[in-house]
Amino acid sequence: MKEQKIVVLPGDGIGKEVTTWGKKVLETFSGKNGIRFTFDEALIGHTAIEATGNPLPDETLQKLKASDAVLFGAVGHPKYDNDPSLKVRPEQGLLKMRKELGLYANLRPIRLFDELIHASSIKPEILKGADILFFRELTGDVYFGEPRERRDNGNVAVDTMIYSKMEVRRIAKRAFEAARTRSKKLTSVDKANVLESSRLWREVVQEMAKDYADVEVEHMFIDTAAMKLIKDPRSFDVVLTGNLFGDILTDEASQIAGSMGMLASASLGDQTGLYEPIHGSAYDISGKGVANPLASILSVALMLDISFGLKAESAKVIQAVEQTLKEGFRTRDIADATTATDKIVGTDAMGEKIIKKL
Ligand SMILES: NC(=O)c1ccc[n+]([C@@H]2O[C@H](COP(=O)([O-])OP(=O)(O)OC[C@H]3O[C@@H](n4cnc5c(N)ncnc54)[C@H](O)[C@@H]3O)[C@@H](O)[C@H]2O)c1
Ligand SMILES: CC(C)[C@H](C(=O)O)[C@@H](O)C(=O)O
Ligand SMILES: [Mg+2]
Repeated sequence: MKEQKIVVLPGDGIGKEVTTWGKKVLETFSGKNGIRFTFDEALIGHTAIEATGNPLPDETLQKLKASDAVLFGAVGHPKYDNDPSLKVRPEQGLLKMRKELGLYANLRPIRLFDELIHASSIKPEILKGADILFFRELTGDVYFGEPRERRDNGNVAVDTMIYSKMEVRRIAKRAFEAARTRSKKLTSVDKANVLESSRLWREVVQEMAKDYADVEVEHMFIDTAAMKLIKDPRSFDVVLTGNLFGDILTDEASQIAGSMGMLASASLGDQTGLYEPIHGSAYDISGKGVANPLASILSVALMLDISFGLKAESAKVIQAVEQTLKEGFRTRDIADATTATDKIVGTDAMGEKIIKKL
């Protein structure tokens, strides 16, 4: 039996509540198909700052580097959101983790379950059949560019938007390869009409397109993409974009799937894979038992498939989600106000419905 080490990082707020269910899903598959999962938990974010003063303690980093996969919840706390002057911040833990583990490719599938077509604020006839796979670059861009500093006695602030050809090439390669297995259409999103780093981005994608003659490549400006995503979501299939644009566009795209609570992601590089919902710590609902655990559960479906090659098990998780939604069970965020048949459940009841079907 092959042992696979999973590090679980619940983090802050609803991160803890939803990760419990992601982990339980993994446990149901442990010991089957020749793979046994072992679990280790570690600190990150506000919780880690409170315990150690560091948002990503060395002990956590060492465990992550030795892991086969990571199940992450979320970080963030209103204390820091409300006080921009604080120097040590939960999000630094997440960013450092992505950088240290070399997780440059963030895959964010936008899967609209038919049952949730009315949960979205977009008209059903615009939405039906929407299915998008985002490739968000995750370790470059203005998130990491230097210099980043205050100048002029703190009166001026600088961040640096920067990309190298190598960084664009490696994420673009993954997106092109994925496009080949899907509808052979790739939309690369940038702001090349203004930004030098975007012109480099476009240049690299154009060069690479010659090697992928079977893939139709479209270049789109970020502002247009933000508009078209809502106007005509079905016109997108694989979307390739940078760190900042990808962050914003995928929160927008979560509304195609009905809720932030539905969006899973995989962050990949050359070492371990990290799986997490795209949402944050959501302190507005934390501790109330109402958070949607499906993004964490669907992140585990990605883990089973991508990190462990357990395709049938991954499909089983997705089917369990689909079936539970068909039965009418909804957490608050995906409930349809116009339908009396929705059965509103909390985090744990939703999690249990899924586990029973595995
Ligand atoms: N990957 C991460 O760890 C991550 C991602 C985004 C934001 N954050 C952090 O989280 C904190 C809160 O940020 P925010 O409020 O802007 O974004 P958020 O994603 O935490 O919440 C946005 C909205 O979506 C709702 N929501 C999110 N996840 C949900 C779920 N599973 N079920 C039901 N509803 C859900 C929330 O209630 C809220 O109304 C901030 O400190 C931010 O920095 C962390
Ligand atoms: C919390 C924050 C640093 C993070 C990001 O901007 O990447 C989050 O919004 C995400 O989408 O994972
Ligand atoms: Mg985000």
